[in-house]
Amino acid sequence: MSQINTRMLALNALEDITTNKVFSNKALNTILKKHQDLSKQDRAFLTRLVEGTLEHLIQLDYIINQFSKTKTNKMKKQILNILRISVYQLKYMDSIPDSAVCNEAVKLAKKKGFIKLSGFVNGVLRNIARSLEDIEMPNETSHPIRYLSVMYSFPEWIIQLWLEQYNYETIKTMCQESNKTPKTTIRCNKTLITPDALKEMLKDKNIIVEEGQLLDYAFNISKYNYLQDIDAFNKGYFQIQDESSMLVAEVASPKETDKILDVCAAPGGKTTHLSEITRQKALIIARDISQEKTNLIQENIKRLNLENIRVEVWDALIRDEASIEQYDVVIADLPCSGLGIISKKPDIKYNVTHDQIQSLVNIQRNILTVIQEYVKPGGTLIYSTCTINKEENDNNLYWFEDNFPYKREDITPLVSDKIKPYCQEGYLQILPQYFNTDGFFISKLRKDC
Ligand SMILES: C[S@@+](CC[C@H](N)C(=O)[O-])C[C@H]1O[C@@H](n2cnc3c(N)ncnc32)[C@H](O)[C@@H]1O
Repeated sequence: MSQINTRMLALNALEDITTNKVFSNKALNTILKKHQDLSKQDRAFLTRLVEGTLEHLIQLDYIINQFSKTKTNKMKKQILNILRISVYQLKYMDSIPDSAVCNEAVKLAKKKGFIKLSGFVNGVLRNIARSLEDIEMPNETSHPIRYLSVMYSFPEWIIQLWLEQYNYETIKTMCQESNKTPKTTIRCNKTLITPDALKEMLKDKNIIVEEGQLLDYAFNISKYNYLQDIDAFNKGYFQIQDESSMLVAEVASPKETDKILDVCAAPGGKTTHLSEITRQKALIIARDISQEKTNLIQENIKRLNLENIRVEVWDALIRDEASIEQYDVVIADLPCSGLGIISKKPDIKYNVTHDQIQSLVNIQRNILTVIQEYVKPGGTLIYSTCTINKEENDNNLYWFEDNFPYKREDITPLVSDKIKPYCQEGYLQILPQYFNTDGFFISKLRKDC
């Protein structure tokens, strides 16, 4: 496969993401699945080109606007995306000669039917290539919000929202961290294999394996082809899961005799972890809103060879009479804005709106109102999200405490020394920069007896 085709595939993926609002991981996976003949190198190039362009979209548009009389908001979408992937290569992919980037962009424009605009594409890109080092970015002191927005490609409203919640330096580091290439973290399924044996098995297949930051059964893996090509994956020896997300089951610390309900469980990361932690002794009910979603849980349960989980389609907003005060532990890992996982899903930062966040807060509160009834007196409720937005996290926790008969539980004894400094009373907010993981919020509440 030649580079021009790989770039064309990248362009198609970007169009799907930016115009048709397909999730970036879905758009990329669809293309990669369709083109299984791509070499490992081409796949890596395609993936980086799409993800990198997305990570830096606002900055790339800012640069293009300095050199084009037609501003990006007036450009034909396909031409704009050709310019974006090309400026990304000029600025961030040092190994590709500038002339190759410009030539390939011209070919792309022609292939897409824009023969007349290919000269425009060529002119803009050659000007950018010549002046890249001299482009003036917004001034950090006089325009700090604009500066962060352009430097790290975050919409200004998100920076503004965070400034109400965190200090400037924290936000700056968070933005930097969110733009880093994400790691693939795995959780060893200790019911089937020891972490050491898994590590050796993966290394034998020339996969690079690094120890996790927080848990001795977590590893970061790289230099593998497809996940489905890894024998250890097919045998259920590990599950892909970020380490901060693994802390949910650690903080829940269920007993083997517990009855556990996971109300928003798909694709089953935490459900299956809870099953492993309780050595398949606890009774676990895993629910999600649709059959399509619960099928994902089933797939993981089957692959990981776990037997103590019952899966049900159930809308968490609907009160289930039969579940009232039935569970020792209820896990509410609720839908959220996802601002903690931007390094994995960069499109989130462009697609989420403040109105959506407000309606998510309402959904989170409505679900919590229903499912808190399912906890037995003296039992525990875990509320978690993969966001770093306090409206959905701390504020929801305070609201919950004010309205329901629960008290926050000290989680410090349940986490390692590294994490303890970040524990507040009854909750933990992990920012991406703390441990190079996703941003995650985990709280633990005990129901009054
Ligand atoms: C953050 S994800 C859960 C991730 C999961 N706990 C894991 O560890 O793999 C949120 C889930 O909530 C589900 N969801 C959203 N609204 C729901 C509802 N009203 N009832 C049940 N599930 C819902 C979504 O389908 C999604 O799978």
